[in-house]
Amino acid sequence: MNAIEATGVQVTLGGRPIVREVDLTVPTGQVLALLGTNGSGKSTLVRALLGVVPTVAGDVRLLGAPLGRAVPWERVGYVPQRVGAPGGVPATALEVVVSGLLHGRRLRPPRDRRARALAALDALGVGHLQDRRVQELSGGQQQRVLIARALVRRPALLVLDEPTSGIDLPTQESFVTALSELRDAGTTVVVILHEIGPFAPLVDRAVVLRHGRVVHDGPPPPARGEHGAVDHDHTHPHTDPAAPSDGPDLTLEVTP
Ligand SMILES: Nc1ncnc2c1ncn2[C@@H]1O[C@H](COP(=O)(O)OP(=O)(O)OP(=O)(O)O)[C@@H](O)[C@H]1O
Repeated sequence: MNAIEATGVQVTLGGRPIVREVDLTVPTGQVLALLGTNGSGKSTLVRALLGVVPTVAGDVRLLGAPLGRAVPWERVGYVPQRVGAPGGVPATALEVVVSGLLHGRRLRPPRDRRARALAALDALGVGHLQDRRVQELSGGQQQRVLIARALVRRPALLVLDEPTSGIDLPTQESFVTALSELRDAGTTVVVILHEIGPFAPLVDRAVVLRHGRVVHDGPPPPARGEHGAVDHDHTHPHTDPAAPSDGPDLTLEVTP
């Protein structure tokens, strides 16, 4: 079965096409990195796949069900791009993670909730912060708590939007280890990354977006060196006499 099956997905925001005709099939168990420059539409695409923003065209199936109520949402974990601390009620880090075990069909969290939540916090290196209020934590610490909240569900499909921005390298590495364990347990992972970095050993496939279109779908780019640099686009414009007149022709250069 495929974890994600999307065809012809188009999203328009503020009157502008942001995602154009994207087809994306992600087999169960795959770890897919979604790459592309700022503004290429990565966040918008994953938000459309999860039904957070409406599509103007296209079909999406998640975990075998058409997008909507039929999707087993309790098996889907999503960590949006860094947002501020969850506002309102002052909650501790542990409480935030336990809340990841709640969903519509389960009104009370399971009995082993504290142990599971603490294990998830530990996996992200923030177990010692379990009783601290999230509002008092640094941005990177808050991000780790939100990742732990998604991991604690042991999701079948985990979608992460630039999860490691602002997180130091050792913590990124322990996060990659935690993700490897999930992957080994069969979780499908879609992760938006700015650079492959420590994720390189984990990533099976890279999809690169440019102006809302898929311009590369295949092996991930190398982690280091010129072509792994943060600002590198992984695509190079080349002049092609046969190029259509409505835009630059892109020839992919992906070093295996
Ligand atoms: N709600 C919105 N209304 C109008 N335009 C939007 C909205 N959300 C995003 N956009 C525009 O859509 C484009 C793609 O944004 P998106 O966040 O999907 O890109 P991204 O590839 O995830 O970028 P980044 O790497 O900076 O996170 C940008 O030009 C952005 O300004």
